[in-house]
Amino acid sequence: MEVVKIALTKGRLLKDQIKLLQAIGYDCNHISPQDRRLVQEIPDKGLQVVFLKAQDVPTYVEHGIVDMGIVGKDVLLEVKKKLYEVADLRFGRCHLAVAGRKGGIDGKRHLKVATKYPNIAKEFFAAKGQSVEIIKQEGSVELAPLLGLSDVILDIVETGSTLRANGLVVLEEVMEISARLVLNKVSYKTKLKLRQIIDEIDLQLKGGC
Ligand SMILES: Nc1ncnc2c1ncn2[C@@H]1O[C@H](COP(=O)(O)OP(=O)(O)OP(=O)(O)O)[C@@H](O)[C@H]1O
Ligand SMILES: O=P(O)(O)OC[C@H]1O[C@H](OP(=O)(O)OP(=O)(O)O)[C@H](O)[C@@H]1O
Repeated sequence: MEVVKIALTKGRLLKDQIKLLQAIGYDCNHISPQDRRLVQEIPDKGLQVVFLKAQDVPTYVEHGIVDMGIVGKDVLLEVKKKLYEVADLRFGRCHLAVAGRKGGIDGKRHLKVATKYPNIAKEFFAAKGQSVEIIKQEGSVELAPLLGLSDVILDIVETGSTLRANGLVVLEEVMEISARLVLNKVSYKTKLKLRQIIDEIDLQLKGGC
């Protein structure tokens, strides 16, 4: 049986990814990121699953270590790998936005920007002709303007509650984000089963999943 490997993003997207695989007929009851085996198999279906941190998914797909993956559009834009993005899976919806204190950047010609997304931030502000210093963060990004490390942040906003809780507001929307299905370019051309899975996912999405 032809085997297809798929990389799933650990964390908040995982539940919806598993739900999607279940919906297209893959029994995921026995797979779990808590199981320390790094490659797990869906019985009788020729699908192997690996669980990765979001930023590593595009790397594994580009190198063909896995045939396909599911990852947020934010990560794809940040890491820019050579792969095919074939479907918007419509879950993991959120925004990338610039946020800061209300009125906090009035009159400032140069901005300090704290972000987990330095490449996206660089491109976004360069396109506006805005002079910036990018300060790379690994988390708790909202702290930066609060404590004076930066003037603004460029970060994910979902419900807006983290911004509100820290006295920050959205100053500018950057883009809408959702989870995407990505493919290795060679696998796409050579693995029939991969195309069957894409068709099943397409059908599922069209059915209003
Ligand atoms: N509120 C949110 N915060 C962050 N990411 C979100 C949110 N809502 C949806 N997403 C999407 O979920 C993806 C994966 O989220 P994950 O749980 O891995 O968050 P993370 O904070 O990047 O991970 P980690 O905590 O491991 O650094 C993001 O890349 C993004 O596309
Ligand atoms: O608009 P909200 O619904 O509040 O969601 C947005 C928050 O969630 C994410 O942080 P995460 O929980 O991943 O924490 P971290 O950045 O500190 O890892 C993101 O970086 C924002 O801080």
